[in-house]
Amino acid sequence: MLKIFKNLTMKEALLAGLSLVFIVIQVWLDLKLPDYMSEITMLVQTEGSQMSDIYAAGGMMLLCAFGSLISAVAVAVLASKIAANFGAIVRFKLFDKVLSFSMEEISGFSTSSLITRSTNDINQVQLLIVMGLQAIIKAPIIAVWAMVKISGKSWQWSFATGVAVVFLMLTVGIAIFLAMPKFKSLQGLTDRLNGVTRENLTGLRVVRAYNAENFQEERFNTVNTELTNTHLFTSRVMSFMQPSIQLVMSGLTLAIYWIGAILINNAGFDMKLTLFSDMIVFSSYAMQIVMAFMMLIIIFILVPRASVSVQRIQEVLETKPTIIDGEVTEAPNAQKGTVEFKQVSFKYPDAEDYVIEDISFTANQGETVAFIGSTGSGKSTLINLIPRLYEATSGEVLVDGINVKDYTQAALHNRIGYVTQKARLFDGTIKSNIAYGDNGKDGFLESDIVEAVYTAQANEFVEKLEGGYDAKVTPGGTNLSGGQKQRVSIARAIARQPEIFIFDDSFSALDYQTDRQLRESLRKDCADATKLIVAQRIGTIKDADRIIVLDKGRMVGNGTHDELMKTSAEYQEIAYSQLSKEELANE
Ligand SMILES: Nc1ncnc2c1ncn2[C@@H]1O[C@H](COP(=O)(O)OP(=O)(O)OP(=O)(O)O)[C@@H](O)[C@H]1O
Repeated sequence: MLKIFKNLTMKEALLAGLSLVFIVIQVWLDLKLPDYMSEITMLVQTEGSQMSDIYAAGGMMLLCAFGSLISAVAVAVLASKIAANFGAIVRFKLFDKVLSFSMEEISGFSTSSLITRSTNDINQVQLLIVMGLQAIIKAPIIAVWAMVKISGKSWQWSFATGVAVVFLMLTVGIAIFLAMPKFKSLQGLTDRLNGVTRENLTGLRVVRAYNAENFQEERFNTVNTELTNTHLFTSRVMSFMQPSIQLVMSGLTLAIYWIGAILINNAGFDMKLTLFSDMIVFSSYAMQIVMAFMMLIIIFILVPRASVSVQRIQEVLETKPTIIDGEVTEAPNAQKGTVEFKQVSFKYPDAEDYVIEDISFTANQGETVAFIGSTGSGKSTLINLIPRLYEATSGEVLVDGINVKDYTQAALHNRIGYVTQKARLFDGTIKSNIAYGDNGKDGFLESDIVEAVYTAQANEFVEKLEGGYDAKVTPGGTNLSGGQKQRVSIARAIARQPEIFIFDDSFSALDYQTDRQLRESLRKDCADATKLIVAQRIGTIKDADRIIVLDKGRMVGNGTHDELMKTSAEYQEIAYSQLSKEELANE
């Protein structure tokens, strides 16, 4: 729990020190009040006392109360500042950590859980800081100070206060015992609720098209009801606390006055006034002690939830990324643009079976190597090993003759122009989406962007958009068609001027003609770059220098189109199933 507070900087530590000073001032002023009360009581009962003395003591009480108010405000402001800064620091660290994760860690946590951990969980800890800084420090100071002040007075009063405190602690103990397990499940349920909401929103079109609103509602309702019931349970348990505390406070006041009445009744005349004054003072201090315990109760309510959140945040911060940076940034020129797989096998984390097995091939500079096979045969998995989105389970993946594990990730990614299966665009403009990220050079020239757009055959629509290259792209590229998004993401890869292109079924949303034109312009404009193309259409890969046929993760064919048409039954099967489509497209 405390580990997370190591994220606080020196500045926050100083602010916390300053708030400690204000807390001590506030407690001192609060505990000064009963002294003045006692003084006024004495003055009222003493014959010949002056009204001005009572005013003076009353004025001091007002000053103390005002000073206490100012200190309380200062502590609240400082605590909020510390909490806000803490939130910002931890949120950034989480974001940074998640960026270093491979797909393995991301799917291990799940996207929705990572979002909850970066938002809701941090809020819980922030809340603890805001409330806790005041209560955790203030409560023990008040309790101890007030106890010192009342020590030496009647033991009967002290006993009554002790009983009240034990009763309070028992109540709190039972409440925490009942609520703690539920507090733990609250964050997990929030994850699930976020997960269902996210899935529903991202798949809204399908939900609508399939009249699946009721189904989605039911799924949402199940999690929502569970979350609501858990909240209700914890609130019900906690709702007993306030009246219990009130009961203890009233009971204690009653007990003090009752005991006081008996003590005063039994005392000699000269002691009656002192006892009366003691009783007034004692009851104020006793209330301070009960208040201190009440503050601790707030902490007891906040700590369990926050500690669950801290655990969840720490889990992310302490996860060691499976993909560790190597040191190589430069590779020998002789093997520039080569990609080599040496007996590579891979299975997904926690999966039993290999998804690709014993794959070996080499793609040389400028060559086009294509991958084809039935769906689920492992094509995407195979090419994902090149930019190290996953790590090969066995065997070696070499880029420019060097194992991908030995490169710094930045150096490796600067060699690669990777176009994902599902085009991903970001909130911004066409230009910002193309000149995206760090290309390891001196940024992007305007001409690089324009050339990339032309090579990707995207000029045809980009130049017609309102604003052209500066046209707005909504988050996820939702204001562009599938084919337009694909071409912008291809232009993004081209603008990097990489040694190696990886196209993961990136031409699937293009019509046959655009597909052909794009391949031709790539061949012309990016002649030196090696192109690895995953495709479903024979037409897209027919002219490749080499085609690798995958079946259930194994390489069952390796050669040119003409060679494979003679030697590979699997390739022939795919080719014949598409031939008529190809012919239609060529017409
Ligand atoms: N993140 C993952 N975790 C576990 N298994 C996965 C994961 N991604 C893919 N798989 C499994 O790995 C196998 C190969 O998937 P892959 O996406 O590489 O196939 P593909 O040949 O590219 O298919 P397609 O042509 O349909 O895109 C599939 O059986 C799939 O179920």
